[in-house]
Amino acid sequence: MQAELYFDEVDGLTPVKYYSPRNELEALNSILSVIDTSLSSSTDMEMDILQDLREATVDKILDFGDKCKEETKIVENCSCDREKCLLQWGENSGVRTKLQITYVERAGRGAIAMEDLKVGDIALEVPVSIIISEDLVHKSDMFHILEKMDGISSETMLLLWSMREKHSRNSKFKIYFDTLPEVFNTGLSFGIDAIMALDGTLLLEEIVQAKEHLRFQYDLLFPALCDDHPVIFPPELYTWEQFLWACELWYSNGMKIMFADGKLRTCLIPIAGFLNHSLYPHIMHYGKVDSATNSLKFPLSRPCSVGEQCYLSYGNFSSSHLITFYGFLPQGDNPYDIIPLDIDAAQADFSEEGCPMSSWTTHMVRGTWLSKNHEIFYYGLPAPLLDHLRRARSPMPHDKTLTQANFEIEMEVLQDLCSTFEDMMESIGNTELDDGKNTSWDVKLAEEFKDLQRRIVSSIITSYHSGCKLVKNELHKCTTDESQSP
Ligand SMILES: C[S@@+](CC[C@H](N)C(=O)[O-])C[C@H]1O[C@@H](n2cnc3c(N)ncnc32)[C@H](O)[C@@H]1O
Repeated sequence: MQAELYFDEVDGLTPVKYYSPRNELEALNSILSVIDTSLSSSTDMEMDILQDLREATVDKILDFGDKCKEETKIVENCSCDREKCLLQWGENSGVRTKLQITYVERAGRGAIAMEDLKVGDIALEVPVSIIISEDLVHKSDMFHILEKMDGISSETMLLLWSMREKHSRNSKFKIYFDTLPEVFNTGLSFGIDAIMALDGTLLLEEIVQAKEHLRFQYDLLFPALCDDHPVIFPPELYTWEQFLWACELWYSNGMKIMFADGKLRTCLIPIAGFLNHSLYPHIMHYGKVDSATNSLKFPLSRPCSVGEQCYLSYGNFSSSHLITFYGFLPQGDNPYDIIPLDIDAAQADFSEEGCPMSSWTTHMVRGTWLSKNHEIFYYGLPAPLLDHLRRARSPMPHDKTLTQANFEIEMEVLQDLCSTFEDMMESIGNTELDDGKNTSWDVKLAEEFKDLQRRIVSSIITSYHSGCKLVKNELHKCTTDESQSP
């Protein structure tokens, strides 16, 4: 939300298109739900108008979907026996689905629509009875030990529960655990080469810090728990490697769900866990248990044709977050890919008494291709950042008028930005991938991320060059006007 406001281009020159595909879909679905509510209490005449409005809104949603169709390549000849078994088990417990599970290129398993699905159709319904949540820990023999531990969260308890349950032959969830990957391949499992390849990017720090944090958590719990309760916490099931596997499971498959009692719980949801993420999702609203049916429903916010992969939105995540905790880079322009900029504001922000208000302010940039306004004074760059740099040069409010003084400030602001981003580009470096075939999954992902960073920084440098041209032209006009004036 903060980023959405930051990049909002209300400049009066170009109409704002939309901030993100997800927001656009969200807005159209909100309109649809207001229309549906109004339809239930409308007169005949109002009903005709509302029906027309409804059709127009659904058409807009269809148009949106047509523009962002993602081609899913199904991987043939892969056995989905375990997945089918899980589906059967789910259906016996009350699951209802219009999705089929197959292997898809680049993402492991995915969920494919078995029929044409419309806006509002329920693609999947999972009864609460097969959702894995903290209730299961409460009923288990480990709870009386864990509840006495100071500050341990429900999430950590569940993580420890799942580490043991995964190996239990009598588990109610055995069929579910059998479908989980042996390895998760998220950023948390990056090897040293991939970490080194990330040199010069913030993702390196993000992964290293996340891993250090987890190691710290592990060391707080082990080997103490195994030493004190070896039957309940068998040491061979509670190694660091298994702990990391469980963390990756919960980070990449856990969903936050609001239950009928109003409590938010992190859960594992069999079958729903096969849904992949997209920046153009079909399903966005799935976070609340329907108390009438005591089930979790996954309704469509845009249509999904038969044979098409049905996508979920995991949330408004940056690519660095998706790599660290999920292990993939989404396709398409991710509006949440932001590079933060810490700018020393000591000389820029002065209060009325002339004292610095704060010494640092965080600004951000993203690929300038996402911006609609590349005119003079905008350059495809975020307005708060430009205004901040202008204020550092002149405390007077910048009125964006075509004056020589303003153009001179613009040149300085642009040059400042250019040197920042040229330095950034240099530290990202220019490593080239070899043929790709011998490159491991993690180095490949690290290089793809670096490439994305390069594209963002390079778009800013390009915007700088075009910006400079615009300003120089205007300055030139000013000086020739002056020399021609009597
Ligand atoms: C909730 S699971 C989805 C099912 C998963 N594909 C599987 O086979 O178990 C989340 C994981 O799916 C993969 N994934 C999800 N969306 C993806 C996407 N758009 N592209 C590539 N991989 C994706 C990532 O490995 C992620 O950690």
